[in-house]
Amino acid sequence: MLQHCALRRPCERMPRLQPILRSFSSQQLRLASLNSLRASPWIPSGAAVHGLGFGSNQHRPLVIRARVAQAHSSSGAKENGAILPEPPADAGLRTVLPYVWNLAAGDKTLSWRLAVALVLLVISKASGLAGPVFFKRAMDNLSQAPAQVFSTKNMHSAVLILVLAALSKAVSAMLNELRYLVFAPLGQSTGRRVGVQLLEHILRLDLAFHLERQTGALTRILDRAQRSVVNIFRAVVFTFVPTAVELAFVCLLLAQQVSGLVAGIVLTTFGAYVAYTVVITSAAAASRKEVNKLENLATGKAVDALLNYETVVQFNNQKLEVHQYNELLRRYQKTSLDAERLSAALNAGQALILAMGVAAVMALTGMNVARGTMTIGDLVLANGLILQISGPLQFLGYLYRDLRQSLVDLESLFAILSTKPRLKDGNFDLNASAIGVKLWVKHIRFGYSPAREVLGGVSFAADPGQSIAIVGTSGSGKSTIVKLLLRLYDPGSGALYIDDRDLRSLSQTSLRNTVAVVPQDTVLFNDTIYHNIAYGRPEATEEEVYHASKQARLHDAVKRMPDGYATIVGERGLKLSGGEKQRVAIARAFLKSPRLLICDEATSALDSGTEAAILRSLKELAAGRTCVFIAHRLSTIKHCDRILSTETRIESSPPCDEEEQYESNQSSAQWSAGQYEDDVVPNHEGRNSDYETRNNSIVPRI
Ligand SMILES: Nc1ncnc2c1ncn2[C@@H]1O[C@H](COP(=O)(O)OP(=O)(O)OP(=O)(O)O)[C@@H](O)[C@H]1O
Repeated sequence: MLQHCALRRPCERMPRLQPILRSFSSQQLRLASLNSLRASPWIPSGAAVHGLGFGSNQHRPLVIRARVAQAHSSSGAKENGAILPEPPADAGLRTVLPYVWNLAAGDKTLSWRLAVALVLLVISKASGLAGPVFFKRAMDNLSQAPAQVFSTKNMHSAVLILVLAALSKAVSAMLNELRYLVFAPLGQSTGRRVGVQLLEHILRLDLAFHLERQTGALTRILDRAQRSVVNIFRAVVFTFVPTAVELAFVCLLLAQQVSGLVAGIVLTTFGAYVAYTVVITSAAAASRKEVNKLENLATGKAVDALLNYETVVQFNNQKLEVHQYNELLRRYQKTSLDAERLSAALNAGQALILAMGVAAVMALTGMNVARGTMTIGDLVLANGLILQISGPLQFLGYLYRDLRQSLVDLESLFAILSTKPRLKDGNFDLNASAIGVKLWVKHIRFGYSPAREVLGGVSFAADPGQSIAIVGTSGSGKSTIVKLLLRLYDPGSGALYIDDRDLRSLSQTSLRNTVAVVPQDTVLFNDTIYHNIAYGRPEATEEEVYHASKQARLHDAVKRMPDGYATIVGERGLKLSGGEKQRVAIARAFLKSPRLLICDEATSALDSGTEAAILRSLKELAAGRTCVFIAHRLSTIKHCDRILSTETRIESSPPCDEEEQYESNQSSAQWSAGQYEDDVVPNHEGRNSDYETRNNSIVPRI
């Protein structure tokens, strides 16, 4: 397939780059010959060069264009290892339970804790049920004929039974607490595990995912997910199953000791209670989803305003932010109230059903006592058992509602967990001990969306130890090249190679160990300066951290701070100056000692004095390593071996013709003649505020 491959010489239109071009010209302009181009690493291996042309006009810098038959490459990649239990497709109880169980199974204490907790549960329920049985005995003793009542033996036995009834209640309550103590670590560790694994998963997801998410909303999901998992575990293991077991015991006892009809009433009451709870709670689930959505939006808004505090204050937009937050809270409040109304209806209905059940049982046993077919003890037993079961029943209603909410909350968790990284990880590890890398970028085309191509066929190469400058107007795709080099995205076509390995075949860990970036805007952790520097290599010794700080010319500035290296840098490093932040980034890079160093306008925030100092640091850092410098300033790139421009894109370039070659030669000639004074890269239209092109020359704008 014949395609254009653009190799750009950017300097022709950059006035102050002229002296640099002179220094580069002997090496760089050699590329302008077809033969050297064929031999150039910029041309894909196996690709045939069919033609060559130069181009430059008002809108483009010099472009050396070759028609090549492009070579395609493929890469082997492996999936990121799954570290989470596979998230279920939906958040139903049947699918969620095995998931929660798998999460809990990671805790080695699961089996014994669960066994002990279940034994305690059975004993506590049994002793709880023993209370009403003891009361029945005591009542039956005490309700006998007066002469017998006052016999000392009877009295002693009745008192003993009453004491046992009270004790059984106390024992039941204590065992309950003990059971929670035994279980609590298990619930907490399951919640922690889901939190840790979710965060780990989120941090593995692509940049594209993070650009679409709001931090505030993510933190809410993270928080709810942990709570929900614990709730589900507790609800199922310690409420639903035990309550069902207890209910069965109660019904058996009632049928055996009181009457089958009473047991039937209790069962019917339970059935009505559960059915009503399920229906109302299902209706509440939809509003719960809406409540969650609005809560995420409101939290996201607040976090966004706080993160952008300075901008908010500078534009005096506090009221605007508060107003927007208030509007979201208002909607949240309204939807919450709808949910609360349903909740109140649920509570009231549950209480009514229980009361009707208790009244029916009491009325029936009361009539039977009056008729003499039942004893007072039977009535006390029936009452006691119903009270015994109504407590867990009420709790069960509450927990079921909580469970439904937890399931709704887990939907967001599962949606995130089922989001797979779009970039498949490779499995090849680069040699970590070499110093520089061989870099080879072959005709990459890329756009963040199909609607717009940002890079239209960029190629360049660097041998180990060489440096490349990438220049171009704002928005022309310089930082995008960095993102591709870090494999935050894959190119639409073409490929990037490090040490002759396609980036897609490399393990991301190895790639990111190989590369260090000194970014345009350094964002720091809200921790000490020491922590922020050591972040470049957390296992570094103190001496190494201080040494890196000295190499980055940061040490003296830190020493002058009252708290020195213990200085807290504030949210995103706001308490440090732009230059100090960039020096922290450079110190990190020194510490990391990368094979490939990328500086994305690393000195853009600095005055010329500080810039000179930092450039010296960068030069030392760059020694022996392969470097990519993105810069607007001449000072940053004048030491580079090659210069690449992203300024125009291939698809917008007309075919090479003689006129363009003439223009390019003119530009080169003017460049060599020392006419350009500024070091500002012209913008997309081929001009900057101070210069324009007239008669094939760049001249000061009038
Ligand atoms: N995540 C993204 N999604 C969509 N478009 C993006 C994204 N990131 C960057 N862009 C767009 O891609 C284009 C190139 O951006 P890039 O950051 O690479 O430019 P740049 O040359 O580094 O600019 P500058 O010199 O201003 O930093 C810009 O028009 C930008 O709006």
